[in-house]
Amino acid sequence: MSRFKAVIFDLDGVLTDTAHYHYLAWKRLAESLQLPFDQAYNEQLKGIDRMGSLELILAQGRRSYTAQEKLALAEQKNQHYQTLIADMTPADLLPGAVAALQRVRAAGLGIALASVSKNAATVLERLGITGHFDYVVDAAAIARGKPDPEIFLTAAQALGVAPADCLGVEDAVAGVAAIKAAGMTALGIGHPFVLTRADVVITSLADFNLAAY
Ligand SMILES: O=P(O)(O)OC[C@H]1O[C@@H](O)[C@H](O)[C@@H](O)[C@@H]1O
Repeated sequence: MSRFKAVIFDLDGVLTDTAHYHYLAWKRLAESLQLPFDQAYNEQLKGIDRMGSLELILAQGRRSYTAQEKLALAEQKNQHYQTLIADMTPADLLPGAVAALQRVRAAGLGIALASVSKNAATVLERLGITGHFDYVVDAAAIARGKPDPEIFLTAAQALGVAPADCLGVEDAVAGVAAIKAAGMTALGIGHPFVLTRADVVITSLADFNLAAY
């Protein structure tokens, strides 16, 4: 039994560890520009779309970049990222990810994916989990990225479920903020001292217990 009618999952860092690959790709780009970048700074980028993340990295330096230069840098980062995910397979699913999707389905709830990544569809295919979702809402379907609630509200609308009846699952501060701004319950994956606005925080989906939220 669950008090929810739908669960909306983030992808990167929740279902698979692509959050680490995004970090490595940004780090490589930042180093090529001689800009400081580390894990702590990367926390701010989690859940933020590609151009928004680039702006935050470039803000650490003094020089300004034209719109064309920014597009080229974002493309460079994406090439680093695509190299890192080239050999991804279902073995790259995080522990508990498929079991969580199966439990939500078995409980009769709707399931959506809400990821601002333009690579989301490719990653889902490589992981072999596309068929688990009723709807996939990605960067192409929204105008404003997280922490704006648009992506979660779009997913709830597609599922035909009121936001208050949705559980959102996120590993990023910006993602949890988007879930809360959408009026949903937020399940954080990570550390309570980072995901301070989440209603419940668990270490990984291996601890997912739908009836408890
Ligand atoms: O560059 P992509 O694949 O469109 O991804 C955009 C963003 O997607 C989010 O899901 C990640 O948390 C961010 O780290 C990433 O920057």
